[in-house]
Amino acid sequence: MASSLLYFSAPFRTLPSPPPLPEPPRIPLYVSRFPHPLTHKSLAFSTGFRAAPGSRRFCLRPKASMAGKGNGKVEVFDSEEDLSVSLAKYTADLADKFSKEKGSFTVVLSGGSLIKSLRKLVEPPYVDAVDWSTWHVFWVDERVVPKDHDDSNYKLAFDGFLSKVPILPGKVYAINDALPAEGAADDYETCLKHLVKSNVISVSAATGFPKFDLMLLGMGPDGHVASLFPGHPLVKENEKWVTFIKDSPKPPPERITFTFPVINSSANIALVVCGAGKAGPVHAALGSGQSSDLLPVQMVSPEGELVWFLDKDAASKL
Ligand SMILES: O=C(O)[C@H](O)[C@@H](O)[C@H](O)[C@H](O)COP(=O)(O)O
Repeated sequence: MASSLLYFSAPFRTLPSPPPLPEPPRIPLYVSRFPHPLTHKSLAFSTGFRAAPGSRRFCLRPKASMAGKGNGKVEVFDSEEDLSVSLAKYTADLADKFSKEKGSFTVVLSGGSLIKSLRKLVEPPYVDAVDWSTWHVFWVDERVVPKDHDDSNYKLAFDGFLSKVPILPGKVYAINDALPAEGAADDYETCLKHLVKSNVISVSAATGFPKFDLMLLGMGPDGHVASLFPGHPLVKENEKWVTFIKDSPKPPPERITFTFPVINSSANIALVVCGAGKAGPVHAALGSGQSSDLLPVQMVSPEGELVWFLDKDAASKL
């Protein structure tokens, strides 16, 4: 397992007692409902997708009877800037909740634009208010490249996030970049199994798969999440925790990735999606149409809570 742990020189400092997290600005919420495509329930928007003039976001929720597995909450923001403010508060609040409940917070990162959207978390007030000592950081997928390569999700996260906060170095679980794809996937799964045994990672009572406190997922314009691509057999993997791909349609071709059983055992998932180029798969997942061929993003259905963070361009087809 040791080979899976990456030690980096993040500045560590003793934190003063954190001030209470700030309340977000009061924003009018427009509440509606949506079905998850896996539930095949009828679409019933109660208020439509109209935001009040001047409001920065609106929110769609499933009605109480539809709440639970397969449903989620959708928040739409006027801009990626507004989205990043809300994403920081959401992440900090969950970190606070889990840290108080069990003394640790297990969070899973993606690559891509997600890291940029986390930028408010490394700014005041969160950078000082969050208790970073409880954080354990994982990757939902990683490219099989050296950690200092420009394609590395570890490097992306280190440069944009991890190097700016005092997360304990031994709690950042990067892949072993000395191994080929298959070995790196096995090694990462072994690392997760050790952390489950030592009670760092919880286990889903329902599935027996690891249950992370929070997964922060991006989505590609083709509807992929993690490195699980439309039409690829890996989307059906239901035994392994971590697997590998050597023919990723998004470069680089060699990657390792969490499987859907692990993703869907999560206590919380945030799907963070920006840009008009992603409006199609967002519509496929949240709009009224039904299709027999589900995109990977439509297969995201956690045991716990799912929250979509969309900018208005990504939500433009809803
Ligand atoms: O390593 C990766 O490629 C990612 O983890 C991948 O799943 C990413 O999250 C999406 O492709 C969205 O990326 P963008 O937000 O940059 O479009």
